[in-house]
Amino acid sequence: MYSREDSKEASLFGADGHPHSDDGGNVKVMCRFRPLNDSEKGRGGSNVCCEFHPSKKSVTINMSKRSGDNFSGSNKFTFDRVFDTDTSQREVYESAAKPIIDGVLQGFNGTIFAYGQTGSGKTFTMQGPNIEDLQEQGIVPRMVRTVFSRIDNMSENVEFSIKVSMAEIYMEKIRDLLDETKVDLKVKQSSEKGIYIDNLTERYIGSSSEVYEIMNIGNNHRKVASTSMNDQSSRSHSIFIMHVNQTNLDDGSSISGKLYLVDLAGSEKVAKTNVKGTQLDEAKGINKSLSTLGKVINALTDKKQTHIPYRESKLTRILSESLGGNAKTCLVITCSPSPWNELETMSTLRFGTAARNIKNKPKVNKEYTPAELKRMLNASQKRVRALEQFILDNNLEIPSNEDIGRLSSHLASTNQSISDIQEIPDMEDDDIERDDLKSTNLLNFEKDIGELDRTSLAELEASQEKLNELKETLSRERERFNSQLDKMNTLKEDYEILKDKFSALESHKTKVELEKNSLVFKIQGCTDQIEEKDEIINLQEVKIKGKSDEIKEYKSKMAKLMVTLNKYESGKDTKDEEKVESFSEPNNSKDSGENTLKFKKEIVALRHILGLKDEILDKLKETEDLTEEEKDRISITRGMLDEIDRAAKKYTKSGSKKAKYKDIDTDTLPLSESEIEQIVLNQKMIHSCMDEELAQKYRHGHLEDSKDIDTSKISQHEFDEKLQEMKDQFEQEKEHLIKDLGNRVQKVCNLELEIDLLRDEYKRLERSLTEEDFSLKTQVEQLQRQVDHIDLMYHHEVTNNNVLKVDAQMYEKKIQKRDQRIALLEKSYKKLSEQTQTMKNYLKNLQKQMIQVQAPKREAYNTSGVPSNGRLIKKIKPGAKVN
Ligand SMILES: Nc1ncnc2c1ncn2[C@@H]1O[C@H](COP(=O)(O)OP(=O)(O)OP(=O)(O)O)[C@@H](O)[C@H]1O
Repeated sequence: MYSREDSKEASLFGADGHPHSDDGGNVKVMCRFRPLNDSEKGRGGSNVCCEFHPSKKSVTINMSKRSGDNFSGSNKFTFDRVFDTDTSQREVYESAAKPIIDGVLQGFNGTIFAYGQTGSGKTFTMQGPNIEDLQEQGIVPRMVRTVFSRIDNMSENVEFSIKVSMAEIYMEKIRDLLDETKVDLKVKQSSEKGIYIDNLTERYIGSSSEVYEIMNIGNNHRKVASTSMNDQSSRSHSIFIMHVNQTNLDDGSSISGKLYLVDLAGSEKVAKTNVKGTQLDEAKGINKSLSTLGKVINALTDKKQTHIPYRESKLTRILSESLGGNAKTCLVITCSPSPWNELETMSTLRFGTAARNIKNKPKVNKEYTPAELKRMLNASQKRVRALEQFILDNNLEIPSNEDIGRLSSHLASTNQSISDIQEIPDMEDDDIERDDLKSTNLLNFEKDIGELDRTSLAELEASQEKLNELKETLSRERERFNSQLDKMNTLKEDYEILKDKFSALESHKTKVELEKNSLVFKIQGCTDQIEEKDEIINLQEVKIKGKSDEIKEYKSKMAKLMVTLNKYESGKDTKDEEKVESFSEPNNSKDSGENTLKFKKEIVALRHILGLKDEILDKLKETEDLTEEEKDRISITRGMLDEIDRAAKKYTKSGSKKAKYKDIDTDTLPLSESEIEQIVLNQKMIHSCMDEELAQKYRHGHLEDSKDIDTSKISQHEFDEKLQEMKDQFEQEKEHLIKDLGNRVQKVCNLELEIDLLRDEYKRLERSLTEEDFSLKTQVEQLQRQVDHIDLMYHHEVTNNNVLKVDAQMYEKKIQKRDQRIALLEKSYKKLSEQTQTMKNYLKNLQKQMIQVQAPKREAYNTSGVPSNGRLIKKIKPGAKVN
């Protein structure tokens, strides 16, 4: 079910199993110069006639004089590529053959043929000196490797089938190099196969090594043929044919490419072969193909020429699709650099220059799938309905049944003509006219198919294009969806990373906050402690200050007291003596008055001292509690004072008179006269009260001892004793007071020492506290800065997070939309796939039916004894090992 696609370069299969396009172009011509061989070196040394240009596209031939004026024109030749003598096999393959092989794998027909004089390196270029040596391999084995490596890299939904053939044209007879029995094969043409060698052995191959084996077989047969002519050079044209068919298992469509690799016979002039007689005739015969080839090329490049003489030779007939047809073609012209061969080289280069002008229109060979055929049918039906409607709408004349009958019979006869063509077993050269007639019929038939079918075809193509577009859109959408998904995933990953960072920052922030709080708490505690200590110190200072003042006051009072005591000490002895004298001479009133005054002064002084002491004691009591002992002493002192008072009173009663006071210098007295009188008055009052009390006590007999203390009855001796006792007590008291004062001074000194220590400690504390405070402050500042920074980052992250969230929402919406779109596309794709599947099933049924129909024929064929030529289809799936 092959058909030629004539109107358009169809889409092609890519590595993914989907078709892709190609641009086509002119016949490419490349020129290769081999190195000088030994015989050439022997003749002309290392001289060469060629000069290569750095562009690698031009070569100039420097002709020697002996060549005459035959080639007087420009000797510079430009080709698609010029390979100098050092060019490697790989480079030649990459430039000359690879693009053609690529084209074949894309569904184009391709041809590479080598043209040049004998021994110029055609076989070397096409096959190489050793087809299995990776370095020395020529175009054919390299091409085979490329094809199989491409298959390995193809998508698994493409199934390959590759078959190869080898033929030789010698003396205008086609020989099968894979089957020696086939010696004169015919060239045929059909709408399905195009131009082909009928009954040529085709071997399905599954690996490079299988191809090498086949090539070796073919080459051996060729050599035999060559040697049979007693001529070591190749006198035949060798043709290696490879068919590559690819089926897309997904949609059932297929493309096929046919590759011709032709190693032409030597192009040297017959005269130069030095053959005579029969061999000369043979040589002329052999050369016929090449001369026809030249004619064809000239005709193709001459715009005035309408007839192309393809049919004049087997070679040109076989290569008709490659020259000016639908194939991609590359001609490799091989030359010798030796001046000895310069004429042949010039001839070859001119041949190449002419061939370079041939324009081909490469087309893809495509097999329609059942689905495509169904669409074609539907489109045709649609078109018919539309035309019918158009006729009805415009009141046009609908063709009558007779017209339709005529057309049908015409179509039937045309079909018959086509069948006739196909049934002709082979085509002889003398049948050209018949062939032309049938071709005309075929053309007529094609015309009769008419506009309707062409439109259907166009619609079919449009449908195919639409399907392809849909597929492309779907794959594009998938890619976009995947890229969006990738983007989304990347965003999600970024978001997760940021989230992690964010939570890490949060926890760090909490930690820092906690640390900060604990530090603040610590600082607060320290500050409180400092404040407390400050307060204590202030209190201490106030206390110390108060105490210092008290001490000062106390000291001054003590000093005063000491002065008074000294005074008292110094005046006491005199007073005692005076006292004794006054008691011993009671009648001496003047002395007695003086003594009384002195004594009064002493009493006043004592009272003053005692008053001071009380004051001091009171003061001391204010600052701290008095001990029991001190209290006792104070009470004793007070008792003594009372007794002194009482004694003074007794003394005053016994001898003193108010008038006598007038002689005393009152300014020197510690008390004024009025004060003394008041005191005396008070004493009197006290005394009278006491007397009254004692009298009462005596009257009631309650207190017998009270008789003893009756002042009127107290003896001088008792008084002295009492006084002495008082003095002793006073001395004791004084000593005790001095001692107490000493203790207190010691205490004050200790306190002062303690204050100094406290001050030192305070200073030290202050110093240590300042350092600690400073370090704490620095820490707090650092922490604060960190917290600020973290705050900033936190806000930044929050903003980022929000932006990301918005982005994510946007992308999610987009993805949802895409999902919906993809779902729709997938739905339509699924529908299409289902339709394809249905059509596949339909096709299978058709094939089954065909097999059933053809079975009797095949049986008849097998029983006729004709071998099957090993045409077993060996399907190759990419990556699958083929046995
Ligand atoms: N590029 C090259 N580098 C090295 N040697 C070469 C090169 N081309 C050809 N030769 C050598 O030149 C000799 C002739 O080459 P080859 O057989 O390929 O010529 P040919 O054109 O095929 O001849 P014929 O038309 O008789 O078949 C061989 O020995 C080959 O190894």
